Amino acid sequence: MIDKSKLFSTAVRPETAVLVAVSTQKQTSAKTKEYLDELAFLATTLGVETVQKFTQNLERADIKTYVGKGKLEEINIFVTANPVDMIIFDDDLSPSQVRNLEVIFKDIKVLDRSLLILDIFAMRAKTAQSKLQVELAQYQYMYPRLTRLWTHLSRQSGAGVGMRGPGETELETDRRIVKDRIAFLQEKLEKVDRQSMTRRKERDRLVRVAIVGYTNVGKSTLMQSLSKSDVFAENKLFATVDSTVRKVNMENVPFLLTDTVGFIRKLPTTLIESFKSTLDEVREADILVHVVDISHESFEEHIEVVNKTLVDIGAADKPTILVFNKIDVYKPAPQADTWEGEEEPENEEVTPENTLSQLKKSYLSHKADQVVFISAQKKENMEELRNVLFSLVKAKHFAIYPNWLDLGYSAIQSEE
Ligand SMILES: Nc1nc2c(ncn2[C@@H]2O[C@H](COP(=O)(O)OP(=O)(O)OP(=O)(O)O)[C@@H](O)[C@H]2O)c(=O)[nH]1
Ligand SMILES: [Mg+2]
Repeated sequence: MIDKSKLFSTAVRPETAVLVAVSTQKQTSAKTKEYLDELAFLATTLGVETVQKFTQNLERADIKTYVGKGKLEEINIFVTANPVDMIIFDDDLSPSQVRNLEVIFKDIKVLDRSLLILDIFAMRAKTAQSKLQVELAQYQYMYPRLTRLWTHLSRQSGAGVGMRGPGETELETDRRIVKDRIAFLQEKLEKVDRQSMTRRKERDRLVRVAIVGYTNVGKSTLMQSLSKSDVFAENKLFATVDSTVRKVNMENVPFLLTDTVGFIRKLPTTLIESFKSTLDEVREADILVHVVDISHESFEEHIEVVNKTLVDIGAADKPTILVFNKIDVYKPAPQADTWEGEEEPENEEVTPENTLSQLKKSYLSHKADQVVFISAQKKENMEELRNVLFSLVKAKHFAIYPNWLDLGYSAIQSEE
């Protein structure tokens, strides 16, 4: 039989979006610009092209319509004159904001950051567990917004961004059925969670190391290099949604290494809720490897977001190695020569050869007890990371197995 969907798919033009954000007293316009870049990147990950960005300075977002009247008018003129499929708002919209905006923008989809992230997760989820987790999060997100979203969705023909949600049949039903669905999914997920908990318990009591960090910082690339496995890495946000566990041997001491889902600003709370069990891998880890993309202009904020998320899921206060990755593409910020405690002469040029030594002398090396600068991709300074990681793993391992025979290198070499 001919697969009709294939016949159509090539002709479809990429969906287009305009992005909207507000700058407030809490959020400077520089930050807003950055958030919008990130939002555009999220859209790109879904194949959606950003054609225009709108921002407005407000004391705080408008309760009724997120931005003010004048800005709405401006956006409306633009989307009427240009082919625009959706308007994406950088913050979560309340049910009533969605309602009001949909009245104003009629045939254009109204989305927010959470819905976009949920969509990406839906696209990436591979295991039964993560699929259930995402579906549950989608329903929970949708539930309070249901009345409008409903008519909105039933008007849509076919799928598209923001539509990757639960199938149409469910959408034709009423709130109560959605509520039942949520209960059903919760129950099913509990069962799956129990199974995976048993599985985790059955694993040998090996030292567990979890790689955590903001999305797209290079966690999977590092995992690959540390475990020599083939883990999916891509320059897209949330390439990894399911966690991957590998058993690694370093000098005859085995441990488990987990690659996890990345964190991001404004991660939908329903997602964190639903992903609790996936995040158990992080919570139950003995050691964390916190990866940071040092080449990203907001890496300091990324560190804070990750630390805060770790606190939220109850995984703070573990021995942690702070790994600054991507030093191969690192360019010091203009104010870099005001680094505290810098011992270098002021105008020394930063070259690939001295980046590492400069970074080691910078304030960044005091950001945590254990700090290592690497390039996971170019395999720069991996030896130091291995050593630091191994000494932590070893200490933990011998605390669990005081009688473990340390056979040293010989055993490993004969294995290879
Ligand atoms: N230049 C450079 N690029 C890197 C380095 N490490 C990773 N990358 C690139 O950064 C992008 C993201 O890498 P991933 O390993 O998928 O990042 P991740 O943290 O697993 O991302 P998510 O799973 O999406 O959260 C990919 O394009 C990698 O090739 C590095 O050391 N240097
Ligand atoms: Mg990944």
